[in-house]
Amino acid sequence: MTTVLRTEDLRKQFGDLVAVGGVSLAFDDEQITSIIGPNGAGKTTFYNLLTGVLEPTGGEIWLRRDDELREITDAPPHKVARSGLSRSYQITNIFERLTVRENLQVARIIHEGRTFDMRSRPEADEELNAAIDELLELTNLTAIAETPCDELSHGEKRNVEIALALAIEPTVFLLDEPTAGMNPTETEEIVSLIRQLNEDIDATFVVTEHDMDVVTGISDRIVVLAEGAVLADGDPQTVLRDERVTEAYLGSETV
Ligand SMILES: Nc1ncnc2c1ncn2[C@@H]1O[C@H](COP(=O)(O)OP(=O)(O)OP(=O)(O)O)[C@@H](O)[C@H]1O
Repeated sequence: MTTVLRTEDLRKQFGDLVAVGGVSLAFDDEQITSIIGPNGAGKTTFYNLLTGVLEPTGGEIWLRRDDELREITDAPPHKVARSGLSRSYQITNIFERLTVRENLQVARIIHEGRTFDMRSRPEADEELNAAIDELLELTNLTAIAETPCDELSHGEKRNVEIALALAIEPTVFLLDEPTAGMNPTETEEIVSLIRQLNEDIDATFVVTEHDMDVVTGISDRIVVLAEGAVLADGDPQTVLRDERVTEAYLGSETV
């Protein structure tokens, strides 16, 4: 297996508060890793460090690109994304009045470093359309490609967000609470989509998720953060049976 993302003693303090206190983790290609932990464990801060939204207080972040691990520790978010680390946000990140296809055209054109201009008739660009058709297919959006996004359900919008994150052809795909706000049917659909994507595309998935059924359903590996440090790391069965993990959750939620 090849390491595609690595953190080395990654740290973030807010004043005296240590939110992430020296996290060293390596993520291998094509695996799905869930990062879990009680409230305030440092999951969001860790994600924000990885994506360049926050500057670390110390430590390093390395991402594989062109067959080499390259340091991205101080890179701003757009550079991190361009280097191949993509994030799908909990909060909708979609142009509501554009269709699904148009949203993907915008994302793809910007990713390719071109200026987006509707007058340039993106629909006539065969290469672009082929890439978008593939993305639509991968994310089960072909049937609603021409629907304006403000007419979509919450679950369909989550699929569009995932398609938008995939438009940059990521090496590592971070999914932030993918089932937040979803009903049970939508949750089941997104879980099978994540599993399917993991088979179909050559990407590594890192997921934060509160729903433990989802976590156990999709993860090859679980990392538990508590008080900004790695408390447990391994296959789902071993980690979820670990007493320290159960204890860390006591008083906040149940594993
Ligand atoms: N911008 C900030 N300024 C000060 N403290 C912060 C800031 N962001 C996070 N923190 C603190 O850092 C710690 C870790 O927070 P973080 O949001 O990363 O945890 P989390 O695991 O994502 O929690 P949750 O599951 O509740 O979202 C918490 O104590 C939080 O209050």
